[in-house]
Amino acid sequence: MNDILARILETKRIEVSTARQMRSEADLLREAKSRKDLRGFGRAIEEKIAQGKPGVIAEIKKASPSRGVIRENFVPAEIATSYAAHGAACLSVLTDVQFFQGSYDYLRQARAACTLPVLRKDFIIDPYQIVHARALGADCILLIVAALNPAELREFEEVAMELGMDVLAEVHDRAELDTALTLHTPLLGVNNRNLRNFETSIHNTLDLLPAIPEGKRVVTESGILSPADVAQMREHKVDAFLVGEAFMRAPEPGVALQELFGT
Ligand SMILES: O=C(O)c1ccccc1NCC(=O)[C@H](O)[C@H](O)COP(=O)(O)O
Repeated sequence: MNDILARILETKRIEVSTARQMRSEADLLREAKSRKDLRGFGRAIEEKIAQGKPGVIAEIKKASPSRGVIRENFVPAEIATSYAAHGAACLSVLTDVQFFQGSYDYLRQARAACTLPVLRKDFIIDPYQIVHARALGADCILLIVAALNPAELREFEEVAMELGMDVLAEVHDRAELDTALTLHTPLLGVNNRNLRNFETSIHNTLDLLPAIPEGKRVVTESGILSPADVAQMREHKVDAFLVGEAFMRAPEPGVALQELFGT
């Protein structure tokens, strides 16, 4: 297994095993349960859409495996404030250090700077990370279907929901979609990027749409770069978006959000 996703997952196993030695899951769980500050991630998206607006999950990421460093002037609190002022529904903050130059502190700083709900954007392979996500303040976690087996997906979803968090289940193809549809979460991310070879096409979302039942909130992820991309999605009743690069390359990320979505 030498594709990037496989390499990231191998790194995560080492990371989690090291973290467990530093701090027990039981201890983290006490901290996670003591927090009474959930912000309602899915609810924030639905509220925007009910107002006829797009539900935008605005991402805070410094770098990525496919693009290298995307933003040199990287101040998460400023970016979060800018997103909040220009119509974002939620934030997505990369916490992976090795491949995305993310940080736990970035999540804390971004969340403290605004009132938006926050997704911990990372590669979850162990319940320890879910408990840690809530202890950090996250309101939602990402479960990448390609990274987990069906039993793990169900178990991890339950762990998150017991802590009151929302779950964004991410798929890229039809087989993954069928697995994701066995979960309870209404939030279904369709990643337009193939995480194994980086190929990105927004048609991936459009191709999978006919197989997605009513009741799921489709979030189109990756490669949304122009108002034409947004219009195409909205014509097909895709009203929730996860966008990173298009905002991270702009001097003022919130202004870029407003320009992309006309909010
Ligand atoms: O972005 C990558 O290079 C990448 C590589 C391997 C796994 C995940 C990766 N990205 C995570 C994402 O899915 C995106 O950060 C997110 O959907 C936003 O995409 P974009 O708007 O294209 O920055």
